[in-house]
Amino acid sequence: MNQLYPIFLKVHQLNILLVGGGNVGTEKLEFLLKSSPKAQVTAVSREFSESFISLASKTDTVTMIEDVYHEKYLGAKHLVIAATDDKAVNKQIHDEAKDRYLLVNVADTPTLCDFYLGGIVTKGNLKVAISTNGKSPTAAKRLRQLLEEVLPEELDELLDNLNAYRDTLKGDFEYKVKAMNEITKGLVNKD
Ligand SMILES: C[C@@]1(CC(=O)O)c2cc3[nH]c(cc4nc(cc5[nH]c(cc(n2)[C@H]1CCC(=O)O)[C@@](C)(CC(=O)O)[C@@H]5CCC(=O)O)C(CC(=O)O)=C4CCC(=O)O)c(CCC(=O)O)c3CC(=O)O
Ligand SMILES: NC(=O)C1=CN([C@@H]2O[C@H](COP(=O)(O)OP(=O)(O)OC[C@H]3O[C@@H](n4cnc5c(N)ncnc54)[C@H](O)[C@@H]3O)[C@@H](O)[C@H]2O)C=CC1
Repeated sequence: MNQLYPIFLKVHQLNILLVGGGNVGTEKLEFLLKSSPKAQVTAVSREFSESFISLASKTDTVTMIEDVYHEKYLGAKHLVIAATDDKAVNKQIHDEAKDRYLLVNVADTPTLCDFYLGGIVTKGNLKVAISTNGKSPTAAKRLRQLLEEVLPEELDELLDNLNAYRDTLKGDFEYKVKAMNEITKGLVNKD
């Protein structure tokens, strides 16, 4: 059983440290920005690949620092992602982040992760996150692609309409719960 608890982070108001600007660093940044274009990211790497630089340069919320990792970069950060190709450095980042009670992801070592990055589907206001408990990231990718295709674009319109209806409801909490459940019945009714 997958015991991970998903939360939806407002990464535009959290500071993320990403260490390592190679293939994996680029992939992590790409999915982060795809879902959260204004994610606040400080990227530290001995060197950055061309694709990392071109991706990071597209937004002003990503800062690149060409340097080897140092503990000082953990200052004023909420989340840390270690994506260097040096296992010892990744472990050091993990240990120093844990000393500060920061949440840390070590891309190449699931056992050193406090959280995993998941497959993510966004349709306007709707967001679905997928995890395979680290068993098969590729399966998470395929499921993401499948859901991106089958979830209709109209879902966002539906959410807007439901929100407008919700705002018209006058009455106590119990009344609102009843009304919202009634009007959304058709979403799960198979007949
Ligand atoms: C545990 C986790 C930790 C974390 O990184 O957060 C992790 C770990 C590892 N990934 C590895 C490999 C690959 N990862 C991908 C792709 C993705 N990986 C993602 C998440 C996660 N990857 C977390 C678990 C999520 C879950 O619970 O399911 C996704 C969903 C999200 C994202 O990256 O943002 C994103 C798809 C996004 C999308 O398309 O929607 C591909 C496929 C591809 O790139 O096409 C491959 C190559 C094929 C293969 O190996 O499967 C390796 C082996 C490295 C090696 O061999 O050295 C490890 C390490 C290990 O497992 O030991
Ligand atoms: N979680 C995932 O989705 C995946 C994880 N991996 C693993 O991730 C690791 C990284 O792989 P790649 O990105 O392909 O390697 P890469 O060689 O493309 O990138 C590594 C980056 O780390 C930087 N770096 C190395 N030492 C550093 C230090 N001390 N301080 C700061 N930056 C430093 C390098 O300059 C380089 O930019 C590998 O261990 C690989 O097995 C690989 C594929 C997928």
